[in-house]
Order: sequence, then structure tokens, then C-alpha cells
Amino acid sequence: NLESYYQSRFAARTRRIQASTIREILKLTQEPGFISFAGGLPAADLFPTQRIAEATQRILLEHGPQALQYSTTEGYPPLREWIASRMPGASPENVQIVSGSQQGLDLFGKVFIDPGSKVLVEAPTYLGALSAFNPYEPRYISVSMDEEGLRLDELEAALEAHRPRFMYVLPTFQNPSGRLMGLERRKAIVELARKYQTPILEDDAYAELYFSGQPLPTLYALDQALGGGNVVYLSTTSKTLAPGLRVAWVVGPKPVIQKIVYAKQGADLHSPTLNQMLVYELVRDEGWYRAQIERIRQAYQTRCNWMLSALQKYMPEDMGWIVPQGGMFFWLTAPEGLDSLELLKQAIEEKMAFVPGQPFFADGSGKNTLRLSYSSATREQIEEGLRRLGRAAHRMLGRA
Ligand SMILES: Cc1ncc(COP(=O)(O)O)c(CN[C@@H](CCCC(=O)O)C(=O)O)c1O
Repeated sequence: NLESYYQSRFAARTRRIQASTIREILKLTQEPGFISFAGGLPAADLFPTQRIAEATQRILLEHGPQALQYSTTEGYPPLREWIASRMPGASPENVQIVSGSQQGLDLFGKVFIDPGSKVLVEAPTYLGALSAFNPYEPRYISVSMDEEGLRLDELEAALEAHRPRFMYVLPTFQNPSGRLMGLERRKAIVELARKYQTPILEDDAYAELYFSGQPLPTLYALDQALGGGNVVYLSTTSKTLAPGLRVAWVVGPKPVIQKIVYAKQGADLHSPTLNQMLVYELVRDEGWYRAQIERIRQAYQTRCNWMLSALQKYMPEDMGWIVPQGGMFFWLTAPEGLDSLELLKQAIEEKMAFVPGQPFFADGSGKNTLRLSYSSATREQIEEGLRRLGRAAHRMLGRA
């Protein structure tokens, strides 16, 4: 039958296509009374639902046939122009709309990775990128980080020794560790990448989620200042509008974008036409969009503070964490020897969930780390959820 036929003939081909830990936990935590800090779920209470309903109706009434018809793979021209206008040195031809930056990761992997290609990643890095790249069978080169990001000495040694196909970097509120890379480090990394002619894939999913201060320049912008051409940039409306719309973009040199267009033609023809037109209707109102982003920043700052005080109250004293300056996550480091996968099992007994850290490490390390998202939790859920986690952690660490 088909199943045994599949097992005999195809299982080898799909050996690198494995489950996403976040996606699998997300399914599990739908039970009532469950408190999950697993998925980086944007705050649903901040989705501009009413505005989306009105804009969608207006688009359908005024441009129905266009909104519901097939459209070009490159994406809705006004939206591409809006994105290009915010990226130094970019024109719409450098911009490709994709269905979530997750698709951008997949298509980039499809275009850049051969079996065995070396891909340089941060340790830890976004596990969704590993899920996207794995089917193309890369070999990962992991480089560790200090408090602000990639260590330059290790990075240069790795670039020299391995000449990787590209490096995947998250400079702004890194997922999962929350790190924010400073300007000097950003400049140094862009210069090193150019020196070793190693393209950077910059994933800027949390670009707008600063709690305070002004955004730092993107690696894309810093590379432009040196002549450009060495950074491919990803960002998304998932964290500023609504993730269910699946509207994101890739910005890069024309030959690369051209290949990503062709790959997308073979993947899904184009991203949803209506959703692209809707996103443009929302972001074109600069005043509203800035106010929306400000609402989100303030809400996440508040929820971050709630989680910080709950951590201080309930965690064993030898549990450490990085206090984020933006983004959605706390990254916890437990004492060596504490297996966060085992802790997750205990936590699930208490109807609480988080993402264990090991899937974020391409080199299989990080057993004693875990990621907590505060973005869509209420104050009560944070208090109760951390109390449950604290109970499980104290039990595991053998402390009453
Ligand atoms: C660095 C980074 N790059 C891409 C994505 C995917 O975002 P899109 O919605 O595809 O634009 C994300 C979103 N990651 C969230 C959401 C995952 C949602 C899920 O798998 O349920 C997380 O880490 O929990 C990200 O953090």
C-alpha cells in the first residue's frame, strides 16, 4: 500500500523535514485553563479588527475583481513602493512580497542552499529558520553571542575557516534570546561579511518593537552605505498588524530577488491579493500606523515588566535571564544539568507551556535554556503561569 511504498522509497528524502517545536506545542496548548508562553503570538487584543473590516469592504466594493483575481508574483505595486521607500537605496524591483517572512526563509533556502552547503547561524537562532533551511540539507556553522550579539572574533574565524554560503543574522530583538545588537557591532559585522564576500540574510521581524528610543540602522542600510549588494532583508506585518494576513517582504539585489520570484512562482504563484491590498490600505495612513505601533510597544513593555517581576518572584535563584529592550521574549538559562525538555513535561502537568531552548541551537546544545513569550498574556496569566513554572522548576532542582 501507499504507506509502505512511501516508507521504502521516500523516507530518506524527507529525513530533514521535521516538526516545528513551536507549532507542535501551539496545538497542544488549546486546552481550556492552559497557560502557554510558547508561541510568539502577537497580542490579539491589539489587532485593528474594525479598521480591517472597513478597509476590506471598501477594497472589495471598489476593486473587487482586482482583489479577488490572480495577481503578479512580485506583489502589489503600491505596497512594494511603500516598502522600497523605507529601505535606503531600494526601488520596487528590489522588493518581493512573500506569505510571511517564514516563506521568505524557505524561498531563500531554496535559492541559496545545496546539500552540504555551509550556513552560518547564531547560537541560539530562530528555530523556524532551521525548519525552513533543513529540507535543503545545509551544514550549520554555529557562532556564539555575547550580550549584544555575534562575537566578532568567533565570527571572523568561522568566515575564514568555512567560507559559508551565507550568514543568517537577527540584529534587532533576536529570537529567541532578545538581544539588541548595537551600532558598532552592526557595522563590524557588515564589514566582515563584505571582506569575506559572505551574504547576510537579515531577519528583522521585530524591527518596530522597541520599548523606547529610536530604531538602529538595519544591516541592509549599513551595507548600502558601503556600496550595497551583500544583504538580503526580511521583515513582516505579523507583529505590527496581524500574523494571520501572512504579508511580509524580501528586499535584496535584483538578481537574487529575480530568483526568489521564480521560486515563488513554483511555490504559490503569489501571496493573497486581497491581503496585500488591505495591508497597503492600513500602512499608507502614516499617522494611524505610527499610533498602532506605539500602542503595541507600550503594551509589550507593560507585559514584559509583568513577566520580569513574576520571574524575580517565582524562579529559583540560579535561573538567569536577559531583560529585553523590545520584542516578545524572555530567554532563560537554568543551571547546567537542568533539562528544559524535562521541565516542559513537568510544566505541562501543571497546564503551562514554554518553548524548550534546544531546538533553537543548530549544534544541539542549549538543553538548559528556555523561551517565554509575554506578548499575548494577561497579567493574571503571567502571574499564574510563572508560579506554575516556578513550582516545577523548584521540584526539578530538588528544592522545596
Ligand atoms: C525571527 C522570525 N522570523 C520569522 C518569523 C515568521 O514570521 P511571519 O509571520 O512568517 O512573518 C518569526 C515569527 N516567530 C514567532 C511566531 C511563530 C508562530 C508559530 O510558529 O506558531 C515565534 O518565534 O514564536 C520570527 O520570530
